[in-house]
Amino acid sequence: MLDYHDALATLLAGLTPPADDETLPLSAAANRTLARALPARFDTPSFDNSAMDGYALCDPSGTCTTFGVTVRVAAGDNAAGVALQPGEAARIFTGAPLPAGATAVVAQEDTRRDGDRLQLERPARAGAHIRRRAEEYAAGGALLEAGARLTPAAVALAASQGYAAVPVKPRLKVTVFSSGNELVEPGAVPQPGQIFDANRYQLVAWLAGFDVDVRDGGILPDDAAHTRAALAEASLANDVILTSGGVSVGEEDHVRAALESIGTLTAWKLAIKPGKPFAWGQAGRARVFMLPGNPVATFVTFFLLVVPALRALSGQADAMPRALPVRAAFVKNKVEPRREFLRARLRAEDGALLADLMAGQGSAMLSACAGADALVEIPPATTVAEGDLLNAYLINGAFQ
Ligand SMILES: Nc1nc2c(c(=O)[nH]1)N[C@H]1C(S)=C(S)[C@@H](COP(=O)(O)OP(=O)(O)OC[C@H]3O[C@@H](n4cnc5c(N)ncnc54)[C@H](O)[C@@H]3O)O[C@H]1N2
Ligand code: MOO
Repeated sequence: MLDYHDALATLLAGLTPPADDETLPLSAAANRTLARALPARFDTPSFDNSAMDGYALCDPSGTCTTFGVTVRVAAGDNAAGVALQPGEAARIFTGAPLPAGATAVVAQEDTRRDGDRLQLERPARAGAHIRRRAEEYAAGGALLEAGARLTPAAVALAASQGYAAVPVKPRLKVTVFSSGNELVEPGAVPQPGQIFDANRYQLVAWLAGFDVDVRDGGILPDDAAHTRAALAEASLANDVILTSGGVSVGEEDHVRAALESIGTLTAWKLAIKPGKPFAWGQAGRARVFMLPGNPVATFVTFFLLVVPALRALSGQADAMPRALPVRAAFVKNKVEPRREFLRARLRAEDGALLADLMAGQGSAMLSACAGADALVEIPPATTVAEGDLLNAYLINGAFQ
């Protein structure tokens, strides 16, 4: 069985995003991935300007406390012809261009004004409250790298440099199936032995957090021919196919065999708990990820393997999950040969994050998963003592 970290590295190394990049208006590009680097077009700030509502002063000696107010400059004004002589001040506002000769800005609440006379308590520090041209970055440098996700801050950064349209990677098409005769839709009345399909709803909900086109493929019955036909059809028009269930070793587990008959099974079985039967491969143009049916195994493998894969297929440069160091607030004496990802709640105490295990760690026990802040990673064959340092992966939007 593959170790999780090796499996993830192998999986990501085999993924390349679809090639049909497009150019979108910036207003429609949120959450997409930049296909090419955007250079900085302008110095930023592009001109010296005031960081405060107040007064720009000309005080080359740094000793003056009384000024004559000679001019007014507001944000949006052109200050090209405006200059201050020693002892002169300009009424100025945040973001307004600095007049030539200005040596400092004082906030209006630190001044007294009497007609055109301006009085300060003490001389202003040279350069105070002035935002200098190019103090943040200069034209020509890298603004955003290829592979950057267009987060709200990245969109603002592109807009601040005048980009009205941006080159982005294509939006992935993803179809989601469940597999199993026991499954019925929420809203239906389950017959004896039947359960509600939780995983397809879980996966569609996961995908709502990505900028992808999602198609609901429904529930596949435990039937080899039907499963094969459904996967073959989906492989024609999708970049990604997700299935859950039917990937283990039982006679009614048809999904893996179906993939082998229409495409390639690349890997099957990881040394992780939960999630052991996870498998992936390819059919036509579609990457196929087969998640185990136990709903918490679906959750864990989606988070640890499919999320990075979707990021990589979207062209994102930083596909790997990022862990935080936490201290165990629990003891675990039973060793497990597989790498475990336990559901935990985190609390901050004395400058550290402490992890408490949720009650109900079974891979069918969704309630603990829904209430958790993190997956805590226990390396194979390892016991845990209170205070041990462990990796935690934040889930469910915890600490946001
Ligand atoms: N003999 C063995 N049996 C099992 C093994 C094994 O190694 N040897 N592995 C176990 C592990 S670990 C897991 S995880 C499960 C995964 O099996 P499958 O992916 O084939 O999933 P199913 O057998 O179809 O279902 C497992 C479990 O999950 C329920 N399920 C399935 N789909 C859904 C859904 N969409 N919504 C809610 N619940 C679902 C299903 O009813 C079963 O209870 O296999 C173990 N067995
Ligand atoms: O690995 Mo299975 O996912 O324990 O339940």
